[in-house]
Amino acid sequence: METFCQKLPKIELHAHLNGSLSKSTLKQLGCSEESIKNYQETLTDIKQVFNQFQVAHNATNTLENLNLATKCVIEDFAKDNVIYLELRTTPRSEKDLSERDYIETVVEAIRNYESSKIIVKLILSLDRRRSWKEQLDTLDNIIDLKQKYPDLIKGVDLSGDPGKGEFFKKLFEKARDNGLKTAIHCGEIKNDNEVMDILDFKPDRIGHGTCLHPDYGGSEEIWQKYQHLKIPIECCLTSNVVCLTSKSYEEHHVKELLKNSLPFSLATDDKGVFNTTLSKEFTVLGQTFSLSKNDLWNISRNSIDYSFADEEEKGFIRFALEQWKIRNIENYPNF
Ligand SMILES: CNc1ncnc2c1ncn2[C@@H]1O[C@H](COP(=O)(O)O)[C@@H](O)[C@H]1O
Ligand SMILES: [Zn+2]
Repeated sequence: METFCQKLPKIELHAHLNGSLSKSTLKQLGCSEESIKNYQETLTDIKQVFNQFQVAHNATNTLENLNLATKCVIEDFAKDNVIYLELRTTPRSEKDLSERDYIETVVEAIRNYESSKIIVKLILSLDRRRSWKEQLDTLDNIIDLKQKYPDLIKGVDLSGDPGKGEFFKKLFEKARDNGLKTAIHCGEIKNDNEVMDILDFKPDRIGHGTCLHPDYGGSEEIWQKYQHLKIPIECCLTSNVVCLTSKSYEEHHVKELLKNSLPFSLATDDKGVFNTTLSKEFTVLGQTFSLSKNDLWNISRNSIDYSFADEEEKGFIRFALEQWKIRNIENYPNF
């Protein structure tokens, strides 16, 4: 199963740049042994996880390091046979780095990575902990730079500590009105009013969607509404289990999505912090819920339908997966 999941061409739709830095990348960026050591070792719950991102942020606070970090993360995903990656990151200003410089540096790093092995798109994040004005200023930068890089800047995310700040619907309506897709962290922790507000907005995708079903901290009303909307969910199994927002893999809410044939993709969220890979996420899902190799291939193939790629790119990725299946059906019994 592990080899199959590693070789399987995969689509990653929920990966935060600074949470995806591997230990070797942090070392290349000049991080101290001490800070690298506790990067993955001291995770107790979602609060502790949010402390870890500062390690990565300290390492990517210059143009050069941000450029190198972006290339290393793309390389990591390409080596894991991810053939389509929507990388997301929160524009931030540093000493000698404006938010616009931040965005353009990540865009240029993606452009310079040009490779036939992987297609990379960019989603830019609004941090929910920031004020309305700060998020609006960031959104205006994103809208402006989307005009300059329409092939790369595809969407806006809402992320940040789900226990702080809020979802400003008007900002995401403005993003949508300006041609940006929306992928919103929703129901990562219990927050029924906000979840209903986000579902009313109908984002293109939902991140986590942990607390939707009544058995997982949601409510009957939310679950009914969600089942009607069928918004694809980016499922981050290891992230949820490490953050304790899911009790275990066996009791992960993805069980309800599988049971009700609801649309979802598998994602790593922060492969560096959670010491995982997309291949591992597929392996865990397959082993935990006794899925066949064909089930896993279908999950990967369907993910491109939920992506922000254009129709031609989607066709290319579907073809690549179909061809891989034809070439490999003999190599794996009961594929
Ligand atoms: C674990 N669950 C999560 N829930 C919500 N937001 C998260 C997250 N994991 C990461 N982020 C968001 O991504 C940022 C780091 O990458 P970038 O600096 O944007 O590249 C974190 O600061 C947080 O805002
Ligand atoms: Zn996330």
